[in-house]
Amino acid sequence: MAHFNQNFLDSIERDLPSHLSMEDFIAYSNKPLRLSIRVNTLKISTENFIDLMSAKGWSFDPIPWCNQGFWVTISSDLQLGNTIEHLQGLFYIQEASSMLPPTALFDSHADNENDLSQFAQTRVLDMASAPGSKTTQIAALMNNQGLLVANEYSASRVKVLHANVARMGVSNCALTHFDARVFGEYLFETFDSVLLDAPCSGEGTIRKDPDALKNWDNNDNKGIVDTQKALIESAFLALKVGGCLVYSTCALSRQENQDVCHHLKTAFGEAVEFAALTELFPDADKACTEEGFLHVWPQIYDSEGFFVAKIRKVSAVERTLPEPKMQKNFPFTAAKTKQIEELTAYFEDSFAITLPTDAEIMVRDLEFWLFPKAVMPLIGKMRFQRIGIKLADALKKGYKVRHEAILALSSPTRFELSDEQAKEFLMGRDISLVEKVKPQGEVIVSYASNPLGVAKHLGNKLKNNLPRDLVKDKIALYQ
Ligand SMILES: C[S@@+](CC[C@H](N)C(=O)[O-])C[C@H]1O[C@@H](n2cnc3c(N)ncnc32)[C@H](O)[C@@H]1O
Repeated sequence: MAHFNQNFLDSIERDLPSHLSMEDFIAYSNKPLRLSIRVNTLKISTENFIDLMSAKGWSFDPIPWCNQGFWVTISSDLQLGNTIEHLQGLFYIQEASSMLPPTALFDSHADNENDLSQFAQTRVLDMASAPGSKTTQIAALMNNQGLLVANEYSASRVKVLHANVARMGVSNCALTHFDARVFGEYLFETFDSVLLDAPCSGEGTIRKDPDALKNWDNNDNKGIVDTQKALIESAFLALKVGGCLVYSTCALSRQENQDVCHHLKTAFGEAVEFAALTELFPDADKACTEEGFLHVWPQIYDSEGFFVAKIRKVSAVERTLPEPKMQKNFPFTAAKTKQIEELTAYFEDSFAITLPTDAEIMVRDLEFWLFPKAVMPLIGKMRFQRIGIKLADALKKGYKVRHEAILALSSPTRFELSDEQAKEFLMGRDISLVEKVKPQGEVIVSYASNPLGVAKHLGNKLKNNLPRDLVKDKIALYQ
């Protein structure tokens, strides 16, 4: 049962549109949330995923605003996060309303969904990214093309963000770790699209956390609102003319939502245009404010509360601070032709993986990395935590492939494991082979034809090469 206090209820009553009732708001806030997931199309098509999981007792109900999103009913009490399919990155457990902002950001591209290279030159900024539900959704919408800069202020949450980006096979991402107020200054008018999924008071999440509003006090929000206003200004400055910004929160009050967008309009005047989201999906108008923002109250679509505004930058604005000096000492250099040839041959011969030619192979000491091309002009303008994916380490003789490369780059060859073998592999154990055969060296091991990682085939067993930090104590198996 959700715990509300009277201050909170009074504030909702003030902001709730007249066609919605307080009774429904309270009733839906007390109802458990429907379980929803998003299929990761970087790894599997939606149709194949539905086939795969229907056979395991799942049923699917499409989410109207996300082609890859589904409410699911599951005929077992398995912990979804411990299933092999989750660890393989085939899906992300994501609340339905949280899928709205990326859909709004890319709605003008929806008609060209099959043009897989339409984002090759596109730069997108996700200013407040962790744990990465929207970052990984955006990367999938971009089909790993172009550049996605994913920023997170909290150091511990950057780690979670990176784990999710790697699990989902994202390769077009550069991670940064800043207070996102800096983007307008460091990367002025650089991005075609910006998502600001802002830190907020989280009132919309009451259905997940009944205690979220126990001690709610309107006055506590002042600091958050100041941060939101500073961040939206920074987002707008970092946006190219003609580009769009999506501002979203899981807060319900006007102050953290509409007022923040109006603040931007006051600050930048005619350069700011609110883009109506009335047509984003059938019935979107039920949640639209007079400005065309989506204000999703829990009872409208039986979801968490959410707010989404789309804002277009229609003309140039003055930059507020001078361009910072370029930073030196970037530790990577471009790989030489011979190095590229050798590494390319290693990936081809060992794993039948063709390294993408629309990315840069970079070297740092003995490490080989694959950087998205679109990041190159930004090098030196700000510090990056991690760019693209690490491909391999050079050894005295040959290379050692990295797990994240195997998860991000597709290969037609694999060593298929059974349910029990896949479980053993993810628990970090070696796998004995019944028949002794000729050793095959490094092999990609897979489950249901989707890669799990790399093992060394020694003839009578598979030696486990799963990175230690990915080893699990528990794996949930469907019987
Ligand atoms: C609503 S959560 C983001 C959720 C994320 N977009 C997702 O979909 O998984 C807001 C995030 O903003 C981060 N944050 C807080 N203050 C920030 C700041 N000044 N700059 C950048 N990020 C900030 C928080 O640590 C938190 O991870």
